Amino acid sequence: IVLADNGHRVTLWGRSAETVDEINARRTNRRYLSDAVLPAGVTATTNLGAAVSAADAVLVVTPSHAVRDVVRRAAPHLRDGVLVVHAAKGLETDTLKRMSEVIREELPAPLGRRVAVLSGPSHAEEVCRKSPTTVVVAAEDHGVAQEAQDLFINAYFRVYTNPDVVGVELGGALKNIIALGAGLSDGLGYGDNAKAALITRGLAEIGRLGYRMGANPLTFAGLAGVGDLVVTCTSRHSRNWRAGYRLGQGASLEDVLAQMGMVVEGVRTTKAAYRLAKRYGVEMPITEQLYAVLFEGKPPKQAVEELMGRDRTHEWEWIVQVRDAAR
Ligand SMILES: NC(=O)c1ccc[n+]([C@@H]2O[C@H](COP(=O)([O-])OP(=O)(O)OC[C@H]3O[C@@H](n4cnc5c(N)ncnc54)[C@H](O)[C@@H]3O)[C@@H](O)[C@H]2O)c1
Ligand SMILES: O=P(O)(O)OC[C@H](O)CO
Repeated sequence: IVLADNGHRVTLWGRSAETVDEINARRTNRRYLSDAVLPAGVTATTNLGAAVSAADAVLVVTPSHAVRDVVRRAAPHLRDGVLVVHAAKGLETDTLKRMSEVIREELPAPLGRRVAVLSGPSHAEEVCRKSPTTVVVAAEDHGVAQEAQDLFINAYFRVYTNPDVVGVELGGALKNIIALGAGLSDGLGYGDNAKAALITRGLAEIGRLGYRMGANPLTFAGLAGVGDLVVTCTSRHSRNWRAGYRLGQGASLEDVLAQMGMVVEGVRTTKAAYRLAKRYGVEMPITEQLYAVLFEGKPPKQAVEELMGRDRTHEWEWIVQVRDAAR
């Protein structure tokens, strides 16, 4: 919708012939975005090659677990010099790679330099209503980030650039873990104090892991960090928050995922972040407790008690770590 509003011709690729027909005939996609009416500049096809072969830019927006497969299948059809922007907020569970790493591995080498990530607080339900939204695009090459900025920016969709691909991707992926935790806390009946604690201490552990993985800690104070963390932990639109809420009310993970019918990125990302924390020797207490709740059957209340009963520590411990390492 944003791209079509900016005067671009947009071709959506989808797997479901039924959804593609609905988009072309009625200009709606009721299953995924019930309130939206798609502009005339948007058409849909089930033919991936036809969707991408004439494109100047390709936006990769499948759930993260599908990104490698879809990019691999699209790659032979891409034009030289195409711009590839992704907006998937997750990590590859088997390899623990970020999405731009996965995409680069699947593209012909020269296109690897033309990959950008778009992230930030941007629930689709609000963007399609043209509610003011701010996001960030990151690419190693500033010119590439500016090209992506030019494509998307408009009066209701403000786009910043940032050279920190690692930080922007990790911020977008890791906030979903904390949003699951915030939903869980609400589902247990805890209040706003608990949620503020999760957001703040969640940001601390995102920053700690992110820094060890090469991110600029300042990125986590930006849209892809605290911005997306706040919106995902507090918005009823969030699938991660909603999944956590139902878990907190006693539903099983299996039932929650079956009923959601859309991706809950935080579940797989919890697994990936748990392993990354071990690999990098970083403390991530909220992620560790959520891992135990999701995959080891720990009762959510016990997880909260254990978080509250941790050894005393200094609030700025992670910032001190960053400062010392920079000296
Ligand atoms: N929904 C949002 O507001 C929003 C905002 C910013 C970023 N994101 C990110 O974008 C990504 C997609 O999110 P979404 O909300 O569109 O998810 P979704 O669950 O609504 O699914 C998006 C589409 O992906 C398709 N899909 C699912 N598995 C696939 C596969 N294996 N191969 C090909 N297609 C597949 C689905 O059929 C659907 O059409 C996620 O990483 C999410 O974090 C979402
Ligand atoms: O619905 P969620 O929880 O996947 O969040 C969607 C976006 O990431 C919000 O910026």
